[in-house]
Amino acid sequence: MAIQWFPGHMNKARREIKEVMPQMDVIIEVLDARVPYSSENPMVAQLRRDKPVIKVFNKADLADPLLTEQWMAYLEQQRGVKTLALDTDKAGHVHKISELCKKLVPNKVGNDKQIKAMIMGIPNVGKSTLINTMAKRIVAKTGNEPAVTKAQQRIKLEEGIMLYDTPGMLWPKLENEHYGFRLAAIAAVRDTVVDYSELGSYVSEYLLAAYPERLEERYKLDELPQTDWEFMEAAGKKRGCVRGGGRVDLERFGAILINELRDGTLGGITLETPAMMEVEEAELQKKREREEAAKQAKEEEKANRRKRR
Ligand SMILES: Nc1nc2c(ncn2[C@@H]2O[C@H](COP(=O)(O)OP(=O)(O)OP(=O)(O)O)[C@@H](O)[C@H]2O)c(=O)[nH]1
Repeated sequence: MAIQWFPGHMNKARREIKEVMPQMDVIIEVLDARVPYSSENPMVAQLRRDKPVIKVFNKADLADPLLTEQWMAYLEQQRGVKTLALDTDKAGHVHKISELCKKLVPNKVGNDKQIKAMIMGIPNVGKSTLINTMAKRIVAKTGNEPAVTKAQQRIKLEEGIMLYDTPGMLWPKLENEHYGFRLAAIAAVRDTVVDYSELGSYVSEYLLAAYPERLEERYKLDELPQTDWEFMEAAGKKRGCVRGGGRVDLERFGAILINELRDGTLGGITLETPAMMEVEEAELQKKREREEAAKQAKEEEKANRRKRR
């Protein structure tokens, strides 16, 4: 599933972040715990360089706790990366972010000193909710539609920390169609572009392999079908998503499945694992190399033609 993002907006955000980044002491990157890899912004790693980053696993209440632990350990192997799992509705948890900031930049703690922390995250990961909880007041608009955050803000926290909201809007990973499907599954892209039968089948395939017992239990199936489409047919029938002629309305069942995934009815689910990510990254790397080789061959061909003339 392709996600659209305007190159002009991306360049503007990159420029603005590049400009303010040198003044920052620490980066707080908010991720969605259900897709900790797909919900990263690819530019954060490039622009932060050696600056410490706290990767916040937000919406951890909707994720699989075992995989959250696995992901946190995996990401902490990277230089300068610390992780925290949060359910931002619990104000107590949020305090841990400030404590970690102070630990990471101890030279900026005490007296009149102040830690400058930039908070970053793709739309709808819960950035505004987090900012409001940290500030203990409403400073950012929240909502379950992506792209509510618009203007940049600076928020003074009690704990000697100045929080900077990201200028501009950050895009998610766009290079691989898997990222698109997973981001759509957690509603990080606008609902209007979603084909629920296609998305439902993508998610079913993963759930059949990773959480078969949850599907069996939720959709009351005596025997779990082998393939995604067979599962959608069987579960759709059980749910009464049947059209004239007895045909299952896959779009309707797809929407039911995705909504039950999104609101936690299916239990804590994480849609990607570090092992999956390594395979996908290796595939992407090969694709990039193929594209680069094709580009070079084209340029050589062009140069040869010029020489021959
Ligand atoms: N279950 C759960 N929902 C959360 C959590 N944090 C935020 N949400 C919900 O996620 C939705 C998006 O939250 P926002 O804070 O508006 O997200 P944002 O990243 O600021 O979004 P933009 O303004 O689009 O950048 C809202 O419906 C929140 O109530 C959490 O920890 N758990």
